[in-house]
Amino acid sequence: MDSLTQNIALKFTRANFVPEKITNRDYYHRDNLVQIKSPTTTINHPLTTKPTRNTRVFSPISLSKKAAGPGAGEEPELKKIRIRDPVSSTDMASHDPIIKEERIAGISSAIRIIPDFPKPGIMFQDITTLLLDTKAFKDTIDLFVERYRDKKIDVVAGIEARGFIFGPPIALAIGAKFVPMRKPKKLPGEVISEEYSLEYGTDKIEMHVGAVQAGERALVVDDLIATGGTLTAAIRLLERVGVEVVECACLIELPELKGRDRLGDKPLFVLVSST
Ligand SMILES: O=P(O)(O)OC[C@H]1O[C@H](OP(=O)(O)OP(=O)(O)O)[C@H](O)[C@@H]1O
Ligand SMILES: Nc1ncnc2[nH]cnc12
Repeated sequence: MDSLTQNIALKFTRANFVPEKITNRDYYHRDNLVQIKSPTTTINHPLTTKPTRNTRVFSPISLSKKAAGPGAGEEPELKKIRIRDPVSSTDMASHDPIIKEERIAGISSAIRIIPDFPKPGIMFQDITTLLLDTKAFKDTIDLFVERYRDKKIDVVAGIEARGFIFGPPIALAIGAKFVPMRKPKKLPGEVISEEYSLEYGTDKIEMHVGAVQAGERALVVDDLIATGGTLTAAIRLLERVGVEVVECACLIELPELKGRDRLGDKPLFVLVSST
């Protein structure tokens, strides 16, 4: 590190680290730190930081070779690497349980409950108010993305209708394809379908043939789990064609309806439990 860089090196804490405000940045690994250089500052951050697409990295091995060799003391040559996700303040927040709790509290309070809709006795969980709250909506997507971005998910399967709101941004952020699971007679191509039981009668969901391949890893996304009938049908549909359903993710669970039990061993991740 040259003396100018050394002079402006900055010690920092998570609280005062605001990655978005650093421009023209270079990142590289030095021992157990990532060093972020801008024209005016250099920040050393623990390696938990995610580098960006423009990150240039050298390994501690090439560093120590350089230190012992003829070019010792000089800045090593930086090489470009391919990085999936940009650094954001969310990456910092994702490791902080208090910030996580605060985000979940904000999400929970942004969901409106409408009694007796669509029929008497139902406490309807209305997520449209959450969509009006840009922070709560973004926090919702971020929390799912934080959980799934390193889980090698190939497919996000979203259930009509409200799974179509949350599924696509998650899929885009984790680099997975999005597959809609629709109500009957909505999809134009050849479909496979799965029937499931409701409180009274039955319903069906459908998926396009060829949308998924055997061996792919899927995440099933919906806004809410009540009796678990819809998610169970979605899992069956995917498993019938050889897809591995890694987990189901919902914004809201109504635990009194015991939908989780109906999923058996299949993991279910929810942000908010509503009684
Ligand atoms: O766990 P379950 O008992 O199966 O219920 C959960 C499902 O019910 C709701 O959808 P709904 O069937 O009301 O359809 P919509 O999203 O098209 O309104 C909800 O969005 C889930 O998809
Ligand atoms: N209480 C509820 N609120 C919103 N969607 C639902 N789907 C099933 N039960 C629901």
